[in-house]
Amino acid sequence: MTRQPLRLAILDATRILEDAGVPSPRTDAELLAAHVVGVERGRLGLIPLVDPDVIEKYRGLVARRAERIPLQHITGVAAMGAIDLAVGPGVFVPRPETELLLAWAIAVLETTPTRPPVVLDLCTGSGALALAIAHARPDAVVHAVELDTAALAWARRNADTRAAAGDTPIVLHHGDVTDRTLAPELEGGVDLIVSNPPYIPLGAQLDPEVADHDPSTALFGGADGLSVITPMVANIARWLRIGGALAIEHDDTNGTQVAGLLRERRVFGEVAEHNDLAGKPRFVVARRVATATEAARGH
Ligand SMILES: C[S@@+](CC[C@H](N)C(=O)[O-])C[C@H]1O[C@@H](n2cnc3c(N)ncnc32)[C@H](O)[C@@H]1O
Repeated sequence: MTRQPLRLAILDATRILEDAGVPSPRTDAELLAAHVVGVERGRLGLIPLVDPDVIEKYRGLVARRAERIPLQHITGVAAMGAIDLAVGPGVFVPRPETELLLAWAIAVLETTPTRPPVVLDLCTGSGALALAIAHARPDAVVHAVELDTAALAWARRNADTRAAAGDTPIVLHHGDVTDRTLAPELEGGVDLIVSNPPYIPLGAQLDPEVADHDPSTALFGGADGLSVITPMVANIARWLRIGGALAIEHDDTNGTQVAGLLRERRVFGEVAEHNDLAGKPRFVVARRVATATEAARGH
């Protein structure tokens, strides 16, 4: 049994993935190799030779990636902040685009005076934002809402894994974030709301990894990308404590519209638009402010 050079297998894989149109062939070839060998990507250089059965397994995974199956469905893992989430068919793969929203949310909690701070993640999918926040802030009470039962099952699985690892358990709700009767117990009591809802306008051109593998309920927000965001904003006003903060991720074509939806309601102030790691308009933040009537009542 002759051991074989891993470096050559990675070069072959890069070429195969490039020919298949995978956007980041070298990165994916290395990440799949790291997955098969069981090391961090940066440590691949320490493994010059591997057994033939490892090469065979690696080629199998590369062939699946060449079919444009998402890398994270093959490895079974996606990252958000400091945690890993289990992902696969039936749930949206968390994206790096959401990392700056997460960082903003964790920074907001640093200045939130309420103890314990109450956080709500709307459209939680795998539980990515809720669980990353619960990991960063063990003192927070974190709620998360998801409509789709398949996605909710992934969120439950990830929540159980994180709780077993010692994170504070989160509270999962099965429901529709546009439902005006959802979670009445949270009304006026939430310090921070985060949401990465479905927001792609119908008809947008998508890579096969997205179009064929992310659930369509996770992707599309009607013709304008705002069909979930618009009614969700009314609920956010209901749940947020006065002074509480919110962040909503959106399509890169919709920053002005989402900011406008918030600015047109008297209950929101400090509306600001933020870009993602790629410099594209990606999320809007705001605070729940007291209306004149609420201020007169001493809120
Ligand atoms: C873009 S994915 C984001 C998932 C997760 N927040 C993340 O960043 O990885 C949107 C999620 O919202 C869920 N969803 C869609 N419409 C919803 C609704 N009306 N109420 C609650 N969840 C909804 C989808 O099932 C999907 O899991």
